[in-house]
Amino acid sequence: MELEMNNLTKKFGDFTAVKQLNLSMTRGVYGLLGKNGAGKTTFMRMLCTLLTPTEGNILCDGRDIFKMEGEYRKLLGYLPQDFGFYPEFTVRDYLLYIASIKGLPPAVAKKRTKELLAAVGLEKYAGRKMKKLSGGMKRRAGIAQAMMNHPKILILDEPTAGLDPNERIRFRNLISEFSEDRLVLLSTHIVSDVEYIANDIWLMNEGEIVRQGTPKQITESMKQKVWECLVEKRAVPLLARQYKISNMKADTQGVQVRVIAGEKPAEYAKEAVPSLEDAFLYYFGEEAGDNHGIL
Ligand SMILES: Nc1ncnc2c1ncn2[C@@H]1O[C@H](COP(=O)(O)OP(=O)(O)OP(=O)(O)O)[C@@H](O)[C@H]1O
Repeated sequence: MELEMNNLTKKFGDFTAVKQLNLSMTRGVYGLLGKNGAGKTTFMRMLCTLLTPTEGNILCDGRDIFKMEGEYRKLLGYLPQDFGFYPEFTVRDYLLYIASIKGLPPAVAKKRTKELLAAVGLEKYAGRKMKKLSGGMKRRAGIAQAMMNHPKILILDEPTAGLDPNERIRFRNLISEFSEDRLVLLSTHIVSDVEYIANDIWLMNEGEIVRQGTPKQITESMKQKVWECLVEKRAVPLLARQYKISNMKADTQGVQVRVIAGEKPAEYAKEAVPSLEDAFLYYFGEEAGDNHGIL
């Protein structure tokens, strides 16, 4: 299975939210990372045929997805950012209802619902009404409904919003297992969500993919851009005016500062091993000199 995007563009009036994307996806996990407003949701909604592109196309094994209609939707599972749920339904009934919409026979629906409740850790809450779930639990019910029909293409818009650290780990394991022979695209602004499970990471900014690669390739592209140095506390504001600061830690001898810079920021600075978090800051962080640049 291959999804291919050619010159994919979406405009809202004069504003271009997604700009001429040329990408392809096969199997595995693709992590779409970007700040608020980067164009992630717009891009994903086009992939789910909920928005029509202004220009360009999306092909599934060579066929235009907008012409495949029901056939494409059978392949697809989608968790929207704000998914509509049925407040008076119990979690179990909600999932059974989704199963019926997706055409699963009742016995299969029952079995699949049970499996999914266990997979997302909602077994204990199966009888609880959707409106009584916490934000993270609703998200987990949303992930379960998206996986109901064993979709070949799974698109998850910010699946980890509201999940606690244990749930994030559970989610990562679930997706890793699920993606073995499928295609999963997930958007997030949390680097650690994709650092370990994504085969390919796409960094999106202002409607464009500004960098694409495996986590290793992306961190390797940060060589000689991440530095650490110990400075006196009073030297920190000057450093922050000149460079992006990714981390600071005060100790008795001063402040240990992690700096993102294309040049050695100080004579005594040492090159540090770059992380994906550093890359995120390099591409999306506030400019040096902006107060928000000091994390
Ligand atoms: N229907 C619309 N009409 C006009 N502008 C829109 C519309 N939908 C999205 N936009 C604009 O397109 C840009 C991209 O929005 P989008 O929701 O795709 O970003 P995002 O990366 O998903 O952001 P977030 O992480 O906040 O969800 C934003 O500037 C947004 O205001």
